[in-house]
Amino acid sequence: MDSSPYSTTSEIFAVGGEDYLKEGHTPTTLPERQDEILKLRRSLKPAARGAGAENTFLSGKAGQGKTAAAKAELAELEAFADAQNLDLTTVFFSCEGISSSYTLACGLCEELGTENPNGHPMQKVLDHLWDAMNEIGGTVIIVLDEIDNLGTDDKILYSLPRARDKDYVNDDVYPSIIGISNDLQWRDNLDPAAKDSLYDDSIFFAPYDANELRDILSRRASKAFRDTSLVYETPEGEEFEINIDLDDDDGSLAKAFDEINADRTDCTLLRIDSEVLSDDVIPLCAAYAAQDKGSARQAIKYLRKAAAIAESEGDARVEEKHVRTAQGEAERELIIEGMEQLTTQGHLALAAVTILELAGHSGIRTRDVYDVYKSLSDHIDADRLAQRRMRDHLIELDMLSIIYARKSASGSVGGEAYTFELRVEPSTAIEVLEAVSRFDSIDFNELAKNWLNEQQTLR
Ligand SMILES: Nc1ncnc2c1ncn2[C@@H]1O[C@H](COP(=O)(O)OP(=O)(O)OP(=O)(O)O)[C@@H](O)[C@H]1O
Repeated sequence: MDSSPYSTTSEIFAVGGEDYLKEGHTPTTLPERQDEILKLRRSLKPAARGAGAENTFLSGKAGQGKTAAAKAELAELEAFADAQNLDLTTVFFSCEGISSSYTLACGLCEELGTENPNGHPMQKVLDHLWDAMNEIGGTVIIVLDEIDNLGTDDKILYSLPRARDKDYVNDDVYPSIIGISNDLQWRDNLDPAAKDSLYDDSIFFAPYDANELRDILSRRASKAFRDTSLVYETPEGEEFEINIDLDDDDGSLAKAFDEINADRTDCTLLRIDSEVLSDDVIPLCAAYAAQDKGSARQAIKYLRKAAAIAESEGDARVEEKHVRTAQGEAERELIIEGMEQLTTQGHLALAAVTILELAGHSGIRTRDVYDVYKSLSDHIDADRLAQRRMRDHLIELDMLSIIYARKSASGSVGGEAYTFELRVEPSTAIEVLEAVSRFDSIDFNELAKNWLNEQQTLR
């Protein structure tokens, strides 16, 4: 068994620590979001008094802790409701893949513990939903994560918050919605009536800066890694160290503060001391993520990947070089994801550039891409766009960081001239394109060879 590449132990990760760097882990406190959480608390307070919470909209880009903040604060409210015997129900519902009020209403019925009324007319489905709420009674807070998936089909967003006023539900039922969205424009495009009824309060989550990301990563790292502790300072200037032992507790920092009788909100995180992370690892992960989108998810991903790379290379410490490799890999994954989501025309433009690169062509111009694009679009029987419109797709590929589009110095009459270059290896682009069913019959190497032969014949 000694020769196995697998091991039951790790020199880097604490036992059970890796979970703290995974998406599934929900933090109980988010000090960087104290202001946003206080605003949310204000919206939820009426629920603690047995009435309805305010309808609230949480917005901000991906990875800003909107979902985590909502979960943490609702858990707090639920604990209070339990202790006070309040009639309160919270439902957390992800709208991923849900593009209509109808599907959402069906999903909510199921979530509220009744049968899914799928197949019935919309009115019947809504009646089902009101019945389900009447059955439950009391305050019902429905959190709709990724609410923008609904697009403009906002019927339910109009009806649900008004269900009480309109007597759809009994007098003892107080429904409200907390909507969460990454799409800052979505709300503006809603019907004004739905917009008005949905949002009493709106809370914006601005991107994290490098210091905030460093603190978030440090807290996660103190649980995820071996021999890693946090050093805090009290308002009186006294330093103290916190060691989380996952064998002994649930990884919550609150317990550690309780034990030394300190109020966490008064203390400042000074640094992290670690035997397995070199000093620059966390600042570098934080800086990379802050430069890009300021996303905590992205920062955590860099740290997780860097540690996994160090581990797989047999290193006992995570170093700057591992973070750099992790960042490169993560960026490549993002590019691949962007490629997969392109339209057919985007795929055609990408395929044309790929074939030219495969043939060793450098300084690829729009005209060259268009020649290959034309034969490819005929080959897969797709609409053939005019050269200018195809160029727009190339520029979009540049905006998605899939290719580089450089304005060429030569310029041209009647518009700007560009040269194009892939940002990934041609083999990576081919792998993505070959998985697109319309491109099944395309042999990229063969086409590249043909193109090369043609050029040689023309010379
Ligand atoms: N202040 C924070 N402290 C600790 N972890 C955080 C913090 N903010 C975000 N995270 C973590 O970052 C990841 C992304 O956060 P979250 O899912 O809440 O983002 P979001 O704003 O809802 O974005 P999305 O809409 O893309 O899900 C999660 O793993 C979350 O636990």
